[in-house]
Amino acid sequence: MLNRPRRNRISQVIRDMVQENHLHASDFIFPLFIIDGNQKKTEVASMPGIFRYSIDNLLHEVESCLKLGLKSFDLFPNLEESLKDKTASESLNENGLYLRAIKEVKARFPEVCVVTDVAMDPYSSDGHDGLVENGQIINDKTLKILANMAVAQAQAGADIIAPSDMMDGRVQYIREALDGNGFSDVSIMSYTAKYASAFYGPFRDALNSAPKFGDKKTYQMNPANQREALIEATLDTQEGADFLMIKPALAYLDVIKLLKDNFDLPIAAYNVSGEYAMIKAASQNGWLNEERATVETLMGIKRAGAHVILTYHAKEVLKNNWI
Ligand SMILES: NCC(=O)CCC(=O)O
Ligand SMILES: [Mg+2]
Repeated sequence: MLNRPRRNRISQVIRDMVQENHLHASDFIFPLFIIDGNQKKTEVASMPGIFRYSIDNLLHEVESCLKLGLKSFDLFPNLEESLKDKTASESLNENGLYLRAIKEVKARFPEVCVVTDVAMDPYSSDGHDGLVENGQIINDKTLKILANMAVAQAQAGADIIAPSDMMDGRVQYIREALDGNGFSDVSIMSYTAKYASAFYGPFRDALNSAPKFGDKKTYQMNPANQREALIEATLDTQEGADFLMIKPALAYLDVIKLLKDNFDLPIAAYNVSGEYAMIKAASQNGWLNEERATVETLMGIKRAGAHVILTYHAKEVLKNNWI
Protein backbone atom coordinates (compact mmCIF):
# COMPACT_ATOMS: atom_id res chain seq x y z
CA MET A 1 0.00 0.00 0.00
CA LEU A 2 1.64 3.25 -1.10
CA ASN A 3 -1.15 5.50 0.07
CA ARG A 4 -2.31 5.48 3.66
CA PRO A 5 -4.53 8.54 4.31
CA ARG A 6 -4.58 7.58 8.00
CA ARG A 7 -0.95 8.83 8.31
CA ASN A 8 -2.33 12.39 8.17
CA ARG A 9 -4.66 11.63 11.08
CA ILE A 10 -2.11 10.02 13.38
CA SER A 11 -1.68 12.80 15.95
CA GLN A 12 -3.42 15.99 16.98
CA VAL A 13 -0.47 18.04 15.69
CA ILE A 14 -0.71 16.50 12.23
CA ARG A 15 -4.51 16.65 12.20
CA ASP A 16 -4.28 20.36 13.01
CA MET A 17 -1.63 20.84 10.30
CA VAL A 18 -3.82 19.39 7.56
CA GLN A 19 -7.13 20.89 8.76
CA GLU A 20 -8.73 22.56 5.74
CA ASN A 21 -11.27 24.86 7.39
CA HIS A 22 -11.33 26.92 10.57
CA LEU A 23 -14.00 28.95 12.32
CA HIS A 24 -13.23 32.44 13.61
CA ALA A 25 -15.20 35.10 15.48
CA SER A 26 -15.01 37.21 12.32
CA ASP A 27 -17.05 34.58 10.41
CA PHE A 28 -20.14 35.25 12.50
CA ILE A 29 -23.04 37.65 12.53
CA PHE A 30 -25.08 37.33 15.73
CA PRO A 31 -28.85 37.94 15.40
CA LEU A 32 -30.37 39.90 18.30
CA PHE A 33 -34.07 40.39 19.11
CA ILE A 34 -35.29 43.70 20.51
CA ILE A 35 -38.39 44.57 22.54
CA ASP A 36 -39.75 47.82 23.90
CA GLY A 37 -39.34 48.83 27.53
CA ASN A 38 -36.56 49.01 30.08
CA GLN A 39 -34.59 46.33 31.89
CA LYS A 40 -36.30 43.63 29.86
CA LYS A 41 -34.75 40.33 28.90
CA THR A 42 -37.19 37.59 27.97
CA GLU A 43 -36.11 34.17 26.76
CA VAL A 44 -37.57 32.80 23.53
CA ALA A 45 -39.23 29.56 24.68
CA SER A 46 -38.27 27.59 21.58
CA MET A 47 -34.69 28.99 21.53
CA PRO A 48 -33.09 28.30 24.93
CA GLY A 49 -30.29 30.79 25.61
CA ILE A 50 -31.67 33.39 23.15
CA PHE A 51 -33.42 36.47 24.54
CA ARG A 52 -35.38 39.52 23.47
CA TYR A 53 -33.67 42.61 24.90
CA SER A 54 -34.93 46.10 25.66
CA ILE A 55 -32.50 48.68 24.28
CA ASP A 56 -30.63 49.21 27.58
CA ASN A 57 -30.00 45.47 27.87
CA LEU A 58 -29.21 45.24 24.16
CA LEU A 59 -26.29 47.60 24.76
CA HIS A 60 -25.04 45.37 27.59
CA GLU A 61 -25.35 42.31 25.36
CA VAL A 62 -23.43 43.96 22.52
CA GLU A 63 -20.73 44.97 24.97
CA SER A 64 -20.33 41.43 26.29
CA CYS A 65 -20.17 40.06 22.72
CA LEU A 66 -17.49 42.60 21.79
CA LYS A 67 -15.34 41.29 24.64
CA LEU A 68 -15.50 37.87 22.94
CA GLY A 69 -14.46 39.30 19.57
CA LEU A 70 -17.97 39.17 18.12
CA LYS A 71 -18.44 42.45 16.26
CA SER A 72 -21.34 42.02 13.81
CA PHE A 73 -24.99 41.96 14.77
CA ASP A 74 -28.25 41.57 12.89
CA LEU A 75 -31.11 43.31 14.71
CA PHE A 76 -34.77 42.23 14.63
CA PRO A 77 -37.68 44.05 16.33
CA ASN A 78 -40.57 42.47 18.21
CA LEU A 79 -43.44 44.97 17.90
CA GLU A 80 -46.74 45.19 19.67
CA GLU A 81 -49.71 44.27 17.53
CA SER A 82 -51.17 47.77 17.93
CA LEU A 83 -48.21 49.29 16.02
CA LYS A 84 -48.71 47.10 12.96
CA ASP A 85 -50.55 48.19 9.81
CA LYS A 86 -50.96 47.33 6.10
CA THR A 87 -47.97 49.42 4.97
CA ALA A 88 -45.52 48.74 7.83
CA SER A 89 -45.47 52.47 8.60
CA GLU A 90 -43.93 51.97 12.06
CA SER A 91 -40.69 50.99 10.29
CA LEU A 92 -40.19 54.70 9.45
CA ASN A 93 -40.84 56.01 12.97
CA GLU A 94 -37.60 57.70 14.02
CA ASN A 95 -38.58 57.34 17.66
CA GLY A 96 -39.73 53.77 17.17
CA LEU A 97 -38.01 50.79 18.70
CA TYR A 98 -35.96 49.66 15.71
CA LEU A 99 -34.44 52.93 14.49
CA ARG A 100 -33.69 53.96 18.09
CA ALA A 101 -31.92 50.67 18.71
CA ILE A 102 -29.72 51.11 15.62
CA LYS A 103 -28.84 54.68 16.64
CA GLU A 104 -28.02 53.74 20.21
CA VAL A 105 -25.85 50.77 19.27
CA LYS A 106 -23.88 52.83 16.73
CA ALA A 107 -23.57 55.82 19.09
CA ARG A 108 -22.23 53.67 21.90
CA PHE A 109 -20.14 51.24 19.80
CA PRO A 110 -19.20 52.92 16.51
CA GLU A 111 -16.83 50.06 15.69
CA VAL A 112 -19.52 47.39 15.42
CA CYS A 113 -21.08 46.32 12.14
CA VAL A 114 -24.85 46.70 12.38
CA VAL A 115 -26.81 44.63 9.87
CA THR A 116 -30.44 45.66 9.59
CA ASP A 117 -33.44 43.69 8.40
CA VAL A 118 -35.50 45.17 5.58
CA ALA A 119 -38.84 43.38 5.48
CA MET A 120 -42.43 44.26 6.20
CA ASP A 121 -43.36 41.23 8.30
CA PRO A 122 -42.43 42.49 11.82
CA TYR A 123 -44.48 45.68 11.17
CA SER A 124 -47.23 44.28 8.97
CA SER A 125 -50.75 43.63 10.25
CA ASP A 126 -50.86 40.86 7.61
CA GLY A 127 -47.59 39.30 8.80
CA HIS A 128 -46.34 39.14 5.20
CA ASP A 129 -43.16 40.46 3.56
CA GLY A 130 -45.07 42.41 0.93
CA LEU A 131 -48.08 44.68 0.59
CA VAL A 132 -51.29 42.63 0.58
CA GLU A 133 -54.21 43.52 -1.71
CA ASN A 134 -57.14 41.12 -2.11
CA GLY A 135 -55.13 38.32 -0.58
CA GLN A 136 -52.22 38.79 -3.03
CA ILE A 137 -48.68 39.98 -2.29
CA ILE A 138 -48.12 42.95 -4.62
CA ASN A 139 -44.48 43.00 -5.69
CA ASP A 140 -43.97 46.44 -7.24
CA LYS A 141 -45.88 48.46 -4.64
CA THR A 142 -43.77 46.77 -1.97
CA LEU A 143 -40.50 48.03 -3.47
CA LYS A 144 -41.10 51.65 -2.46
CA ILE A 145 -41.93 50.61 1.12
CA LEU A 146 -38.73 48.54 1.33
CA ALA A 147 -36.60 51.33 -0.14
CA ASN A 148 -37.97 53.88 2.37
CA MET A 149 -37.28 51.42 5.18
CA ALA A 150 -33.71 50.89 3.95
CA VAL A 151 -33.02 54.64 3.75
CA ALA A 152 -34.43 55.18 7.27
CA GLN A 153 -32.17 52.40 8.60
CA ALA A 154 -29.13 53.85 6.79
CA GLN A 155 -29.94 57.25 8.29
CA ALA A 156 -30.04 55.62 11.72
CA GLY A 157 -26.53 54.22 11.13
CA ALA A 158 -26.88 50.76 9.55
CA ASP A 159 -23.69 49.44 7.96
CA ILE A 160 -25.29 46.62 5.97
CA ILE A 161 -28.90 46.51 4.80
CA ALA A 162 -30.27 42.98 4.54
CA PRO A 163 -33.53 42.71 2.58
CA SER A 164 -35.17 39.43 3.61
CA ASP A 165 -38.42 39.72 1.65
CA MET A 166 -37.75 37.96 -1.72
CA MET A 167 -39.63 40.58 -3.80
CA ASP A 168 -38.28 40.74 -7.36
CA GLY A 169 -36.18 43.77 -8.24
CA ARG A 170 -35.74 45.02 -4.70
CA VAL A 171 -31.95 44.98 -4.60
CA GLN A 172 -31.64 47.51 -7.45
CA TYR A 173 -34.55 49.58 -6.13
CA ILE A 174 -32.95 49.77 -2.67
CA ARG A 175 -29.46 50.39 -4.13
CA GLU A 176 -30.75 53.39 -6.11
CA ALA A 177 -32.64 54.76 -3.10
CA LEU A 178 -29.55 54.45 -0.87
CA ASP A 179 -27.30 56.08 -3.47
CA GLY A 180 -29.84 58.84 -4.13
CA ASN A 181 -29.88 59.68 -0.43
CA GLY A 182 -26.11 59.81 0.02
CA PHE A 183 -25.66 56.26 1.33
CA SER A 184 -23.51 54.80 -1.42
CA ASP A 185 -21.19 53.27 1.23
CA VAL A 186 -23.97 51.26 2.88
CA SER A 187 -23.83 47.63 1.70
CA ILE A 188 -26.62 45.28 0.69
CA MET A 189 -26.59 41.71 1.94
CA SER A 190 -29.36 40.19 -0.12
CA TYR A 191 -31.38 37.22 1.01
CA THR A 192 -30.86 35.79 -2.47
CA ALA A 193 -32.09 32.23 -2.06
CA LYS A 194 -34.55 32.26 0.82
CA TYR A 195 -36.62 29.12 0.91
CA ALA A 196 -40.19 28.65 2.16
CA SER A 197 -38.98 26.64 5.15
CA ALA A 198 -40.41 25.00 8.25
CA PHE A 199 -37.22 25.92 10.09
CA TYR A 200 -38.27 29.56 10.73
CA GLY A 201 -40.87 28.53 13.32
CA PRO A 202 -39.02 29.60 16.49
CA PHE A 203 -38.04 32.96 14.91
CA ARG A 204 -41.70 33.77 14.32
CA ASP A 205 -42.35 32.99 17.99
CA ALA A 206 -39.50 35.32 18.94
CA LEU A 207 -40.94 38.22 16.93
CA ASN A 208 -44.62 37.27 16.91
CA SER A 209 -44.44 37.77 13.14
CA ALA A 210 -46.14 34.71 11.67
CA PRO A 211 -48.31 35.38 8.58
CA LYS A 212 -51.95 36.05 9.48
CA PHE A 213 -53.18 34.07 6.48
CA GLY A 214 -51.73 31.67 3.95
CA ASP A 215 -48.02 31.03 3.60
CA LYS A 216 -45.00 32.61 1.89
CA LYS A 217 -44.75 30.23 -1.05
CA THR A 218 -45.51 32.87 -3.71
CA TYR A 219 -42.31 34.71 -2.86
CA GLN A 220 -39.95 32.40 -0.95
CA MET A 221 -38.37 29.57 -2.96
CA ASN A 222 -39.55 25.98 -3.23
CA PRO A 223 -37.25 23.73 -1.13
CA ALA A 224 -37.13 21.29 -4.06
CA ASN A 225 -35.27 23.75 -6.31
CA GLN A 226 -31.56 24.26 -6.74
CA ARG A 227 -31.09 25.74 -10.26
CA GLU A 228 -33.58 28.51 -9.52
CA ALA A 229 -31.05 29.86 -7.02
CA LEU A 230 -28.75 30.63 -9.96
CA ILE A 231 -31.44 32.88 -11.48
CA GLU A 232 -31.88 34.73 -8.18
CA ALA A 233 -28.12 35.10 -7.70
CA THR A 234 -27.57 36.38 -11.25
CA LEU A 235 -30.25 39.02 -10.76
CA ASP A 236 -29.00 40.12 -7.33
CA THR A 237 -25.45 40.41 -8.67
CA GLN A 238 -26.63 42.52 -11.62
CA GLU A 239 -28.76 44.64 -9.28
CA GLY A 240 -25.81 45.59 -7.08
CA ALA A 241 -25.82 43.20 -4.11
CA ASP A 242 -22.61 43.08 -2.03
CA PHE A 243 -23.30 39.67 -0.42
CA LEU A 244 -25.47 36.74 -1.53
CA MET A 245 -27.26 34.91 1.26
CA ILE A 246 -28.71 31.41 1.35
CA LYS A 247 -31.31 30.62 4.00
CA PRO A 248 -31.76 28.23 5.80
CA ALA A 249 -28.28 26.68 5.82
CA LEU A 250 -28.38 22.99 6.75
CA ALA A 251 -30.92 21.62 4.30
CA TYR A 252 -29.37 23.85 1.59
CA LEU A 253 -25.62 23.14 1.75
CA ASP A 254 -25.70 22.25 -1.95
CA VAL A 255 -27.08 25.71 -2.74
CA ILE A 256 -24.33 27.37 -0.67
CA LYS A 257 -21.75 25.40 -2.64
CA LEU A 258 -23.43 26.15 -5.96
CA LEU A 259 -23.46 29.91 -5.43
CA LYS A 260 -19.92 29.89 -4.00
CA ASP A 261 -18.67 28.11 -7.14
CA ASN A 262 -20.55 30.30 -9.60
CA PHE A 263 -20.37 33.83 -8.17
CA ASP A 264 -17.54 36.00 -6.93
CA LEU A 265 -19.46 37.89 -4.24
CA PRO A 266 -19.05 36.82 -0.61
CA ILE A 267 -21.53 34.12 0.39
CA ALA A 268 -23.55 34.37 3.60
CA ALA A 269 -25.57 31.52 5.11
CA TYR A 270 -28.29 31.89 7.74
CA ASN A 271 -28.21 29.05 10.27
CA VAL A 272 -31.83 29.66 11.24
CA SER A 273 -33.85 29.41 14.43
CA GLY A 274 -35.20 25.90 13.83
CA GLU A 275 -31.69 24.60 13.20
CA TYR A 276 -30.60 26.12 16.51
CA ALA A 277 -33.66 24.70 18.30
CA MET A 278 -32.95 21.16 17.07
CA ILE A 279 -29.45 21.09 18.54
CA LYS A 280 -30.63 22.69 21.79
CA ALA A 281 -33.53 20.28 22.25
CA ALA A 282 -31.45 17.19 21.54
CA SER A 283 -28.62 18.41 23.79
CA GLN A 284 -30.99 19.18 26.65
CA ASN A 285 -32.29 15.65 26.38
CA GLY A 286 -28.78 14.26 26.52
CA TRP A 287 -29.15 12.91 22.98
CA LEU A 288 -26.31 14.93 21.42
CA ASN A 289 -23.04 16.38 22.66
CA GLU A 290 -23.85 20.07 22.29
CA GLU A 291 -20.31 21.34 21.75
CA ARG A 292 -19.45 18.80 19.11
CA ALA A 293 -22.79 19.00 17.29
CA THR A 294 -22.65 22.80 17.22
CA VAL A 295 -19.09 23.08 15.96
CA GLU A 296 -19.62 20.31 13.39
CA THR A 297 -22.73 22.11 12.10
CA LEU A 298 -20.99 25.47 11.75
CA MET A 299 -17.96 23.83 10.16
CA GLY A 300 -20.23 22.10 7.63
CA ILE A 301 -21.72 25.45 6.62
CA LYS A 302 -18.25 26.95 6.25
CA ARG A 303 -16.92 23.92 4.33
CA ALA A 304 -19.86 24.17 1.92
CA GLY A 305 -18.62 27.65 1.02
CA ALA A 306 -20.09 30.26 3.35
CA HIS A 307 -17.80 33.19 4.14
CA VAL A 308 -20.23 34.63 6.67
CA ILE A 309 -22.54 32.67 8.98
CA LEU A 310 -25.53 34.26 10.69
CA THR A 311 -26.01 32.05 13.72
CA TYR A 312 -27.64 32.08 17.15
CA HIS A 313 -24.74 29.88 18.33
CA ALA A 314 -22.14 32.63 17.78
CA LYS A 315 -21.84 33.90 21.33
CA GLU A 316 -21.88 30.54 23.13
CA VAL A 317 -19.27 29.13 20.76
CA LEU A 318 -16.88 31.98 21.61
CA LYS A 319 -17.77 32.19 25.30
CA ASN A 320 -17.11 28.47 25.80
CA ASN A 321 -13.96 28.49 23.63
CA TRP A 322 -15.44 25.80 21.39
CA ILE A 323 -13.46 27.04 18.38
N1 LIG B 1 -35.43 37.53 8.19
C1 LIG B 1 -34.79 36.78 9.18
C2 LIG B 1 -35.45 35.50 9.42
O1 LIG B 1 -36.52 35.23 8.85
C3 LIG B 1 -34.77 34.52 10.35
C4 LIG B 1 -35.43 33.22 10.40
C5 LIG B 1 -34.90 32.28 11.46
O2 LIG B 1 -33.89 32.48 12.14
O3 LIG B 1 -35.56 31.26 11.61
MG1 LIG C 1 -34.71 37.82 -5.94
